[in-house]
Amino acid sequence: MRLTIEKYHGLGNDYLVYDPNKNKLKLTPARVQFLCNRNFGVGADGVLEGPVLEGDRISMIIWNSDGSQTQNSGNGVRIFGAYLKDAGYVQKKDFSIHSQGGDIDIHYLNEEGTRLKASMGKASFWSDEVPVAGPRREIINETMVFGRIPYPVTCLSVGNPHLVILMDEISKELVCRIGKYSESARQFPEKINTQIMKVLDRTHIQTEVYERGAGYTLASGSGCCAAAAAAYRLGLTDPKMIVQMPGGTLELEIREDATVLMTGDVGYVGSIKLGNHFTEQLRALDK
Ligand SMILES: N[C@@H](CCC[C@H](N)C(=O)O)C(=O)O
Repeated sequence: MRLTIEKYHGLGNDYLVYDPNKNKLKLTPARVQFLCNRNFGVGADGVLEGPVLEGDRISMIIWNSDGSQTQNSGNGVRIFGAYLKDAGYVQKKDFSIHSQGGDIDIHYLNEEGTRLKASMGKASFWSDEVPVAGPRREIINETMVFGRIPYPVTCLSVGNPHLVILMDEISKELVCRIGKYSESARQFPEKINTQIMKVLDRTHIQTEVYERGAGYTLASGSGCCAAAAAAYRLGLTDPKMIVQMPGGTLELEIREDATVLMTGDVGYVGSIKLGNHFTEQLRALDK
């Protein structure tokens, strides 16, 4: 039976939805890498495997394009919410999706299910929760050196690990130059997503991201959550703000209990039936 994959994007951060209820081939890191390969595969920043249905619980597994798994994905949860509606798994306007980072509450903001609000959990700046090596402390503007250059770094978890660096000017080149050092720096035992952030005013910030396990992407939902939480904690913004990335914008709200609310759109690209030869190549990658 041919494998069928649905392709979506969140602000240009593109994902393949692989539904195990329709595709019997089990995903492995090597198969995810091959599917995400933009030259020999379908091409994507990651894969969302699910829904895994256990009673009333709807779970998904979030894969990065390098074949690693992660606890959370902001664009991923909105995309998965759109898929669940498109595929007829969900009819309600409010429900939860479970991933390795915990439960994410989702609310559809339109009939089509293409604009969604997600409660991304609580931001934590505590080193043992990000994690960051060294004594337990909150990591706010701590000097860290990447590529022999010192930066004022704020680290936090929004289910997955992020670092945020405030800068006067940001660019793709700059975030890639930092990210290639920071992603796997020794102080991050689970690696880390890297954001550089420019504060435009108290209700607008701009970011560029170099993702753990995916490299440069046009947008990161969890990265936006991290940047917004950091900007608010640093006293640079109001609790509600717009985050601008090369791929588009998200609306963010930081609640007093540090819960992060994210609102944004999702785009549906289309359904892809994998060819027999490609499927055989995938099947041969069984590790
Ligand atoms: N693009 C995603 C982030 C995906 C996970 C991240 N690369 C990680 O490994 O934590 C998003 O929209 O949040």
